[in-house]
Formats: sequence, C-alpha cells, structure tokens
Amino acid sequence: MNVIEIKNLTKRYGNARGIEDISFHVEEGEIFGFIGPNGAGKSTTLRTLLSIIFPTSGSATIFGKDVIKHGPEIKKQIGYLPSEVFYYDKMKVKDLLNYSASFYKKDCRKRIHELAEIMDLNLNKRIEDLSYGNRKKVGIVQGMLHEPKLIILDEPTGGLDPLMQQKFFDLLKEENKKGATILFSSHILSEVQKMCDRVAIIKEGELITVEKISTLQENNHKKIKIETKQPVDAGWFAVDGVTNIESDGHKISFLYSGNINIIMKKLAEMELSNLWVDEPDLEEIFLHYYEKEEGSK
Ligand SMILES: Nc1ncnc2c1ncn2[C@@H]1O[C@H](COP(=O)(O)OP(=O)(O)OP(=O)(O)O)[C@@H](O)[C@H]1O
Repeated sequence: MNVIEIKNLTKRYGNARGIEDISFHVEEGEIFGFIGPNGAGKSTTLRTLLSIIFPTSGSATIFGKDVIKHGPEIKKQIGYLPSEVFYYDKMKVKDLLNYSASFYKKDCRKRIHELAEIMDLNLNKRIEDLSYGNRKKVGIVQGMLHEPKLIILDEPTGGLDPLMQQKFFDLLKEENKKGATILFSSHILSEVQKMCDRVAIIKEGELITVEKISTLQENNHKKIKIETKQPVDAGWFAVDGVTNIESDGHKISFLYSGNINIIMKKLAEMELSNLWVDEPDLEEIFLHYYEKEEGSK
C-alpha cells in the first residue's frame, strides 16, 4: 500500500517557481529520502503535503485520503518536524510537550519521558534557555510523542551533534521497525545513504529521478580509477556513459554507466599500471545527475 501519493503537484509563489509537476509515492514501511540542494523545493513539497500551504495544481493523498479534504484527520497520524521550529520562548519544555500531546486522544506522558531520555533533553528548562540543537530536540520529541504511523522530517539533523544524530537515526530505525513509514528531506547525502531505502532527487523545482539507493549505487554507475604508464588525454574517454572525469595525466578517475564490456575494451587498449573499480557514493551520483541535467539544457 502507498502511504503517500503525490500526483503532478505544482506550487507557484506568484510568478516565482516553487515546485513543478512533482509525482512520486512512498510505500508503507519505507524510509524514503527526499534530496536536493538549497531552494530545490523540498520544504515546499512537504508543506503542501501537510496542507500548510495549498498547491497551484495537482493533488496528494496520505493513507489514501486527499490531504486538503481530510487534512485535520490525517494529521493526527503524522509526526512532522519542520526545518525551522518556532516556540513560545517563555514556556517550559514539558509544558509545551504536554500541550502538543493534548491534541491526540491518547496518554503520551510515558513516551515523552522515554524520548526525552533518549535525546538527552531536559524537560524542566524554558525554551528561551535552550541552544539551537536542543530546540531541535524539542521538535523531534514533539513530532514523535504520539507514536505516529507516518513521520515526515524536513532537514531533521541540523544543529544536532554527531552523537545525537546517531541516536536520532537509531530512534527512527526503531520506529520504522515498529511499522512507521518515514519521509525525510535532506541535502546531506551521507545520512540519506545510511538511512533510506529509496530516494527522490529534486532540482530547481523538478523531480530528476526516484530510485532505490542500491540501484543508484550498484547498477547504474561504477567509479573507475586507472593509473597509466603514458599520460592519457582526457578526450580519450569520449565514450557514452563516461562522466565526472578527473585527470592529472597519469591518474584518471571517472564514473561509468552502461555495458561494462565496452569500457573494459577501451581500457584494454592502454598500458595500465593499476585499476580500481568501486561503487560511487551517493554524493558522486548526485553530482552526476546535476551535470547531466545542466549539459542537456
Ligand atoms: N513563501 C515563499 N514565497 C516565495 N517564494 C518561496 C517561498 N517559499 C519558498 N519559495 C521559493 O520556492 C523555491 C523552493 O524553496 P524551498 O524552501 O521549498 O526549497 P528547499 O529545497 O526546501 O530548500 P532548503 O534546503 O534551502 O530549505 C525557492 O526558489 C524559494 O525561493
């Protein structure tokens, strides 16, 4: 079953671009990553999904229900962490969290304490006395205290130190094991790579691709590095499927996607002193997509 279905979603801010014709779905039980650089349209997509803002055209459903018509009902089953959290500064953390919990028809007190313990958050402090990272933790606890079936996170790790990031990801994995579906946006590719099953890549408001991380890594591209006896002109690699060439004459690295025999024959024409074939990390694949898109314009 698809927990989220986004169909041809477009949002314009006056004449300015927000997102253009975005379609993808998130399946039940998935951890789905939504990645793209600053200003790509991640927050716009997520806010439209939560009917915080309304689309110019297109539609979206969550749990099979239209997000505009059934917004309030759907939101009870969603945990949302916005990219920036704003609070009443004078409130104590525990008062804010209890107030948030009062919107749900369940007793969340035990879970609030468990989450605060995991995230090392002091419930007795005033919001105004918290650092940026600790405010983020308040947002995390607030988004998860009602044990939602769907967790939507917009750039969740900003401000968290590496140890906290790890704890937070462990927490998300645990929620996912218990059945929660997770959608999170990020421009930090290593965290998406660590966490997600599938990923949608967005650029300048448009969707570039939706792929399994494993497919992106294994099937599509190889990272090939060679060392040669004679200097090789980078032009020698004008082969279909070769991108991201970096060369200092004797050492050349590039990404290759396509029939592996073609590139092996090309390499066999050269006197090699060394050869490495690796899977690229997500960052390299991501840059590759960007280069392709820019080149094709
Ligand atoms: N309220 C608004 N009014 C006008 N334009 C907006 C508004 N909010 C976003 N935009 C524009 O929409 C585009 C997408 O922005 P959005 O915040 O969705 O990107 P993002 O991928 O979340 O970026 P970031 O990683 O920087 O948060 C940008 O060009 C941005 O300037």
